[in-house]
Amino acid sequence: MLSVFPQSLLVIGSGNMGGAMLRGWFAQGLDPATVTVVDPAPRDLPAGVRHLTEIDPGISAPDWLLLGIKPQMLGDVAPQLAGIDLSRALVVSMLAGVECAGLRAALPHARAVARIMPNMAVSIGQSVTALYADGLDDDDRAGLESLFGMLGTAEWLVDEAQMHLVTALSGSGPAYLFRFIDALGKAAEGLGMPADQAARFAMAMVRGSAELAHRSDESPAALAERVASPGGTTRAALNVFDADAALDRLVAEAVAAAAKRSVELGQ
Ligand SMILES: NC(=O)C1=CN([C@@H]2O[C@H](COP(=O)(O)OP(=O)(O)OC[C@H]3O[C@@H](n4cnc5c(N)ncnc54)[C@H](OP(=O)(O)O)[C@@H]3O)[C@@H](O)[C@H]2O)C=CC1
Ligand SMILES: O=C(O)[C@@H]1CCC=N1
Repeated sequence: MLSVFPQSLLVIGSGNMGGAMLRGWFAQGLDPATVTVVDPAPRDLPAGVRHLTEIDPGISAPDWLLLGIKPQMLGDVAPQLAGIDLSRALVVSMLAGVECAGLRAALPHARAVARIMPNMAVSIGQSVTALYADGLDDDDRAGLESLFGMLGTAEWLVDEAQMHLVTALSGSGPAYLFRFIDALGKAAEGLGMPADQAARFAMAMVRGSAELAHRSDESPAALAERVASPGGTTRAALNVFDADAALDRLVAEAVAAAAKRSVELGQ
């Protein structure tokens, strides 16, 4: 069977996100012998992966270069990559905020560049990953779709500026939901429920509700109305969310702050 994986993959930065992505691909059959990881202290690399703690000029020309460092590190790392043959390489960057033009300027010897914005659910194959590139050939586009389709769903953006918004929505989004689950548990605990039981109920409720919303033909807003019996408990709570559009305003402010930070990280 023809492999959809690149024949040689160089990963620079295998932390929370790069590491989760690699684990997902290894589980789907990526051959460790085709992978070189540069990271001071990566976790859970399978046997057979070539591991380097820093960029070595002896690294051979990769087909894919996956950038998994923090955006703030690009200025340090790019000059170290100047001696690596990237004439065959598609550079795939997960760096928040850094545009294709910035990647091309930092790595002018790379064959092509593309951007992705995944989220932490890559580790269970349920990320939604945004893809963006300009002027990429069909083979590269198909390769990106295949590899990120394996980790959940993958969808192209047509306007690079939308990457900031996707980052603020689905890239950072898992953290918003984790905090909401935490706040729910704490609220019930504050009202007298045992902490561990409150946390368990909050988690189970969110899991079931997310799956229900996913499977439903109705919008999340419509489903909320179905939970709220007239004059009942849910309405009492939703009235708190809705007073002065408090929840909508808070979430809009948070998402705008994340998008603004994404713009800043690219500068
Ligand atoms: N976390 C997330 O949910 C998401 C992250 N991203 C993007 O992924 C990227 C990484 O984020 P995240 O995984 O959270 O961050 P991490 O800090 O967990 O990962 C970055 C990794 O790069 C390593 N590193 C630092 N310097 C170098 C270097 N010179 N050469 C090689 N490796 C190096 C770090 O090692 P050390 O810790 O020892 O410094 C670390 O293991 C960012 O650009 C972010 O925008 C995108 C979407 C979601
Ligand atoms: O917080 C960050 O900057 C990265 C990008 C999206 C999620 N984590």
